[in-house]
Amino acid sequence: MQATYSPRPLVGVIACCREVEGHSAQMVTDKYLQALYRYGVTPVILPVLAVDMLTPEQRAAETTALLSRLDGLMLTGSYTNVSPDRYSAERAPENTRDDLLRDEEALCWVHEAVRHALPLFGICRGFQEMNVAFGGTLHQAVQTLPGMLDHREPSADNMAGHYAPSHKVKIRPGGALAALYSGEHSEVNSLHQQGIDQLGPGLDAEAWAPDGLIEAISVRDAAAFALAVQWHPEWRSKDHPFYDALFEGFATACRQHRTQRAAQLDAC
Ligand SMILES: N[C@@H](CCC(=O)NCCCC(=O)O)C(=O)O
Repeated sequence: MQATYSPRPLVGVIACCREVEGHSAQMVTDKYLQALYRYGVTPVILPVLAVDMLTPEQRAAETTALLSRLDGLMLTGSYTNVSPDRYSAERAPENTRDDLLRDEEALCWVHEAVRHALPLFGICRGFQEMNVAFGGTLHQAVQTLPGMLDHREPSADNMAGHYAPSHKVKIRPGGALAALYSGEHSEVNSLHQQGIDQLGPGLDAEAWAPDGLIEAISVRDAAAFALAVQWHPEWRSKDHPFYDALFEGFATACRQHRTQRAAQLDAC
């Protein structure tokens, strides 16, 4: 009996602009790609391109055409920060690394993904991008604020140490995160110095750190999975039930989207 072939969902993963051996490059660190593949979806790296040559209308059309070929979108972490210009703030001295092309694309893709009910998963910088896209603002150096924890990665001589559990988060009962994971709290890793100041209108807070910093958000009334977290669930996700539940939820949403997309293609 011939096996029925069900193509794996395609998930776009935003790239970061970096310099590699003197050349400008666009990259995604491997742990995001491998994590997605482990959950049964195929990642495709999405470069952030020279968008200034397009009119806003052309950009919206290009974005719609791009996202219509996908079953999910992941906005990854990055050592760079969303430009404070994007939320009308003065630059803090600790804020030294930008990726303006990524800002331009990510903030547009967030709205288009939500508008087209494309499953959307933001991680760390991606979490911050979703908040700014919805009109929210960021603290640029949380560790300098009175009463706040230092959320930067713990000093360690290996990556496992940097990505080790760092603090608890409290999960909002009855929220989108609680729908994926039954625990009221969980330990998470922490590798960031920026964080949400004002939550964007239309977003719900889904988890908090012990100092009150928002650590997870969802898009209220989203027609598909639209969650973002400040920590890194892609790090050894199968070893952490909370991280695992997040990726399972996202992958399930991408599979559902793939099925709907296939049905639409068959109907053409
Ligand atoms: N630059 C922002 C976001 C921090 C972040 O995404 N860190 C992870 C970088 C490496 C990785 O992708 O795991 C901030 O400092 O808040």
